[in-house]
Amino acid sequence: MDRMYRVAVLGGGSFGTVIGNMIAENGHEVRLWLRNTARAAQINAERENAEYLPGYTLSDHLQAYAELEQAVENVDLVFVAVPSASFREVVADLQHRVTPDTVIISLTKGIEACGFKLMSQVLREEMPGHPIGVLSGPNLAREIAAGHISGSVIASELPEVTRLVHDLLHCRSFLIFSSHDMFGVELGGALKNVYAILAGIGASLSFGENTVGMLLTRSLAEMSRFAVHMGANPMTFLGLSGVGDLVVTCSSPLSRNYRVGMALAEGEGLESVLAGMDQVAEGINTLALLKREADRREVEMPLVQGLYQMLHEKQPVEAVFNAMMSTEEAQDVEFVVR
Ligand SMILES: NC(=O)C1=CN([C@@H]2O[C@H](COP(=O)(O)OP(=O)(O)OC[C@H]3O[C@@H](n4cnc5c(N)ncnc54)[C@H](O)[C@@H]3O)[C@@H](O)[C@H]2O)C=CC1
Ligand SMILES: O=C(CO)COP(=O)(O)O
Repeated sequence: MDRMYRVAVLGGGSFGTVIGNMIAENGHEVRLWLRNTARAAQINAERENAEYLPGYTLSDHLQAYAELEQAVENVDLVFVAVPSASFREVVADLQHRVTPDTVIISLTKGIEACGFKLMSQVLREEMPGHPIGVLSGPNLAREIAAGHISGSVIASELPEVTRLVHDLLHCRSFLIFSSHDMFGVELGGALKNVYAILAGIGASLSFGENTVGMLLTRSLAEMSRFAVHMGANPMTFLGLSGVGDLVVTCSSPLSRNYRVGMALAEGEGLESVLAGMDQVAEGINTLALLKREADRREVEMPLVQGLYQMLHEKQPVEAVFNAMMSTEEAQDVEFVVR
């Protein structure tokens, strides 16, 4: 790419940092915005975000800022990487600080509590008229930082947005694919977090690989069934941002959601798990919203119902998990998308 772009990344956690740095390593000017002034200064001095990605050296093209005003001044694109619970508050503050042609990309994999909205819907409401997109895929931040070959999907209704984000991020270790199905890509990224909690529970209970294979298949069918009810294209769930992300998040202790599941199966209560977390596990909030929405739409989601019983109704984890995995009458519907 000949032109150097100015890019702001909002949210100095693990994912914002690694995505910002990938863009910076491609030669663009990146401003990473975080709220803590001392941490911003430390990142700039040490070229490392020691709190979230220790040992990962940051490009000289990336600078951290604690003032939003400075971070977004004259930028061409803004990537938003804050938890879904803070997303609207952050973009609402952004609206009057950037020009209407500034491209806004969501990296957040979650759902807004009020109205079951995806982040692209929040962007449409808070940043009307802006070109928008979402980036989602099997993207454990630490693995990208370690240089493991990874892929992600940039989805937007605007081909110029997918092309631009592809060119900003694509490199030999981080392959960027395009999609026009923003809703499906985003929904897959949010829903898989719930099933990662279940997979973590299964791992902690030492389930065999046969069980894991069945759990993943049922998870994919259940997610897709819900997606159809939401008007999404279930075929998107067979791609990198759907099954690809489901597989990685349901297999790796690097996933926070998976680790939440492991802790729950080891007997820790939800309150204690939440109190001990210094990073977001979106699946916990998404579960409650998904259960409510599935009930409202009358979508069969036995895995979501079972996990809800474990987390919110204090039902015994192992007993519910066993019952959920071996209920015969459920099998007729489990693998069917309709
Ligand atoms: N870490 C990963 O491997 C991936 C994460 N994601 C998604 O990206 C989003 C962010 O994830 P991470 O960076 O991993 O989370 P994180 O927990 O590491 O960092 C979130 C950052 O946002 C900041 N933040 C929270 N509320 C804020 C507010 N109101 N204003 C400004 N900053 C605020 C926190 O202080 C923290 O620095 C999540 O939705 C996650 O699901 C997506 C792909 C991969
Ligand atoms: O989305 C992710 C991997 O694609 C990260 O998952 P966790 O939020 O569970 O760490």
